[in-house]
This record gives sequence, structure tokens and C-alpha cells, in this order.
Amino acid sequence: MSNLMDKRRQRAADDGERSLIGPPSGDLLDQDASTPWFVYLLAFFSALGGFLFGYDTGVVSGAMLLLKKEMNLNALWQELLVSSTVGAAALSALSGGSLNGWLGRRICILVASFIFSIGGIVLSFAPDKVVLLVGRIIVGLGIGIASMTVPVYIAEVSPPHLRGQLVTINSLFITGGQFIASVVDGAFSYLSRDGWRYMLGLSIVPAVLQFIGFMFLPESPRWLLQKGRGPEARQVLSQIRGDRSIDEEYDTIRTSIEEEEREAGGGGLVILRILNHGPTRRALIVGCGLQMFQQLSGINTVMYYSATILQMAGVRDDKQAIWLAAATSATNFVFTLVGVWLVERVGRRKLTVGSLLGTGLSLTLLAVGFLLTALNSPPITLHPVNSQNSSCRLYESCERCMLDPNCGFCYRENGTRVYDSSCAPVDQVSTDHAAWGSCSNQTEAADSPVWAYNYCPTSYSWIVLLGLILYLAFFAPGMGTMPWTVNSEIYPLWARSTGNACSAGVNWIFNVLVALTFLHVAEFLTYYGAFFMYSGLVVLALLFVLGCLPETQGLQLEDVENLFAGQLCSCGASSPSGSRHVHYIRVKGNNYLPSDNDASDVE
Ligand SMILES: O[C@H]1[C@H](O)[C@@H](O)[C@H](O)[C@@H](O)[C@H]1O
Repeated sequence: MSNLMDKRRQRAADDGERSLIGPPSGDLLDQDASTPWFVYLLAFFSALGGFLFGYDTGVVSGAMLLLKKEMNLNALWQELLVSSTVGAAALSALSGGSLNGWLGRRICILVASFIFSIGGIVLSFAPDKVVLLVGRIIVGLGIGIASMTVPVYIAEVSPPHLRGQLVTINSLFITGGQFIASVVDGAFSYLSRDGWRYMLGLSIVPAVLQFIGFMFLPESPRWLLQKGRGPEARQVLSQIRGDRSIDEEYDTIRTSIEEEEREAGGGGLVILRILNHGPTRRALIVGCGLQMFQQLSGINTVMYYSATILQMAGVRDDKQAIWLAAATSATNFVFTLVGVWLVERVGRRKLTVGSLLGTGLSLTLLAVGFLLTALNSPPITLHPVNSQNSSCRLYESCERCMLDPNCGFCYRENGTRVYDSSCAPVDQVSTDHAAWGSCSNQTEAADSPVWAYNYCPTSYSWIVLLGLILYLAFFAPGMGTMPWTVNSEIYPLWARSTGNACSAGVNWIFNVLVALTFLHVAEFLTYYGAFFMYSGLVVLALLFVLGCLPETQGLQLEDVENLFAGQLCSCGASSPSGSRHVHYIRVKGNNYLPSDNDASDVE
């Protein structure tokens, strides 16, 4: 298929020479033309899917604080309510590929927003934990479809020079959803009865808004053309491109679909065709690799663990911790905005490489903070007699005690001095207090002992806090956004739905894996070991990106495939300008006659 791109580029160059206005880079011309507001409207309504993804994954932590008290949820049920959504998202993202190719992007977004609405209703009226679980699974099904469809839809309707920015807006909406969820969690945490119903139910508002919006918004012109619905595609394209001539873009898409279909060899399972075809196979490896490394960089662990990091730093009050956790999501959101701003300025590759470098260093800083904390872990001074038949009596220091999920560290403090410390078993119903002893009934009194379930008091908490902020500042603009953006643009049309379904599925699978393994990894490797391990994984990610991620900035979607023509890890070497498709604008009565409608001479 790279031959076909070469042919097209050759023709483009020839045409450029013939053109009276010369062969300027089409990207420059595209950038000069103003972008119709309609494209922004489309991006906004689609990105509501990203918002719901962020809201529904983020809101559960605050809702759980209330739910576990009201419904007496044990650790297994809490785990189930969190992971079931992510697990369901993995399954629906994987199956969303065929749905997307068959029904189209628009219908899939409508289906996702319908599912989100039903999920929100089920959750907010749930009478018991089983119905809650059903609601969380329904919401997960919506998240999976939205996470793979929305970036594809935005990429397909965007003009090339804005594509990166508009798709990255979807990631901005994801972190925005997580931020709003944390604010809603904070606000409703004061409502101890039924507060969770509002937290979980509020997602109905954006879901319904998106559903109504998409009843009136058009299908992707690329999908329409692929289905042979040319006139409709032409109509949508002229609607989203405003006054600009769409002939060149329309013909490029049409020709490329025809050539793709001829060369990729029709029938058969798309995934098998992808695997048998070098360039798409390589694109799939890059896409899935990016999504895998996004999760292996530990973002969700760091976000989830931020509440504990804040407790380590001395925040004792529950309410204060909830609001500071909102500040963590706000940091993630603000730095995603930096990504939206940078993506069309520095390109995807540089942004990802820079982000990984910073992420790796911040993870190392986090690990060093935890290492210093462990090395200076306070000793256990009290060994109450009734702890004899629990594993907690075996530990001599806070570090070992808090790493055991059955135990917590109970102590008093005087300034930075820790005294009267013991290792006590955790209450089976709630990890908020010990099963017995002085930490079993927590009071607000200033002299009451402190119950540290999964952390140790330390004077190095500032290093950990600094590591956390730096981590988010580096992760969010690059690794938080680029895996979604790059995946929306690296596959040819025939492989786009399936490619995105696979890579989004990989994202969700690694999301569950990291979440389910973190506590065990911490138990075996300690916290600093776990964070050193994540930094090691980031080094691998960096090597992968340096070797394999080509720059897709400014290219028309139809030309991106060409970047994967060579050996897999020579991708990094390809320069965008070397493979850039040459466009030129047809000027009526100048280099373009109204009767000139031959696709072959417009490329
Ligand atoms: O891109 C997003 C974003 O970075 C979120 O903060 C994270 O929770 C998701 O797992 C990730 O896919």
C-alpha cells in the first residue's frame, strides 16, 4: 500500500508543478483558512463521551466512602463496584470495533450516551448492592464504546491542522470529568444519607445532553463514503468545512478507500487482515503499546493513592482530604490543557517523549520519598496482649505493619515525634479504624491516637507530594493524552474501528491489571519498590516511543499509513516533512475548471 501513497505523492508533486499557484504545502493553506464553528460543536458534543468516561471512573471513590457505611460493604464488594466498570469497559471497547464499522460512529455515540443514561438511572435508584453492581457494569459498557468511538469520530471530522488539538480535547474532557466528579464527591460528602445517589446519578445530565445533540449531528463523512453513501458524505463534508472547497478532500478520501479496498484484499476478519498487512500490523503494535504503557506508567495508582499521600503529608481530616484529592484531579486537568495547547505546536512525538522523561523522573522522586520514609519508619513500642493471635503482632516497625493489608499503625504524635505506637488488626467492615484498641473508635479529639491504615508518618512527605505534583504535570499533557490521539489517526479507514477497539481494550485491560495488582506489588516490593518498578516501565516506554512512534502531525488521515511502511522500529526516524502529502488549492478559473472532477488529478 505504500506504493499507492508513493504514486499519489508523485501525482501530487506533478500537479503541484502544473498548478498556476505552485505547489505550496496544503497544510499551510489549510491553516490559513478559518475553521467553521460547526467542527468545534461536533468536537464538544462528542467529547461529552470523554467527560462521562472521566466522571464515571472518578466519582466512585467518593461515592464509596458513603456507600460502604450505608450498605455495609466489605472490601470484596468495594473492589467489585470499582473494577466491574473497568472490566466491562474492556469488554465493550473490544467488541465496539465491529459495532462501529457496522452501525457507524454516530449511532455508536448515541448507543453509548443511551447506555450512560440508563446506567445513571439504575445507579441513583439502586435499592441494594446487587443493583448497584448491575448499574456499574452498564456504565462500564458505555465507557468502553465511548472511549474507542469518540476519538475516531473527532479525528474523522477534523481538518488535518486541527486534528491533534480537537482529539486531545476529548482527553481534556476525560480529566475534566474526573475533576468535576471529585468536586461533586466533595460537595455531596456532607450528605451522609443518599449523597451517593446524587454523585452517581448526576452523570445522567451530560449523557442526555449528548444523546439529544447527536440526534441532530451528522455521521462521519469517511464512514459514509466507505459504506458507498457518497452524496451524503459530500453533503456532510461541505457542512463541516463551511465555505471551503471540499473537492480535494472528498476525492482523496474516495480514492484512498477504493485503493485500500483493492490492495488490502476485501473479505475476512478485519483483525486477521490487519495482522497480515505489514503497515497496519505495525500501527496496531504502536497503538496498543502506547495504551499499555499509559497504564503501566501508574497514572491511576498515583491518582488513587493521592489521598494517602496527602494523609502522609499530615492531612488528617476526612473532608479536607476529599477536597485536596479534588486539587489533585484539578492538577491533572490543568496540565491536560497544556497538552491541548502543545500538541499542534511541538507534535505528538516530542510531546510524548518529553512527557515520559518527566514522568520517569517524578516516579523516581516518589520512590525516593517512599524509600526515605521506609528507612526512617517509626518503631512499634506497644505490643498489646490481645494482639497475640493476629499476624500484626509480628512487626517491629510501621513499614512492615502497614504493608500487611490486615494491619494498620496506631500512634500518638507530639509535633513530629511518634509515641505509644502499636500495630493493630484492621476492622473487617471498614478500614477507617482498628478492630480493637485505642484506634478502634476514632474521635475528632486532638489527643486521640492516629490510625494510619496504609501509610507511615514521615517528615519526608514533602518529597512525595512534590513527586506527585511533578508526576501529574508531566504525565497529563503527553502520556495522558497522546495514546488516545495517536490511535485515532494511525490506522487506514478499513482498519480504524478494529484498531481502536483493540488499543482501547488494551488500555482498559492494563487499567484493571494495574489496579488489581498494586496492593500486592506494594506488599512484595514495598511502596518504593513499586514506584521504582513503574519508573523502570517508563524507561521501557521511552525506548519504545523513541524507536517506534512516527510523527503524524499535519498529515491527512489517508497519508498516515505511509509512515508505517518501513521496519517497525525505524518509524521514529521518519520525518513528517519527508512523507508529507502535497496539497494545493484549486482556484476556480485558474488551475481548476468547474468541469474538472477527475479524482486522479486533484492529488
Ligand atoms: O487518558 C486518561 C487520563 O489520563 C486519565 O486521567 C486516566 O484515569 C485514564 O486511565 C487515561 O486513559
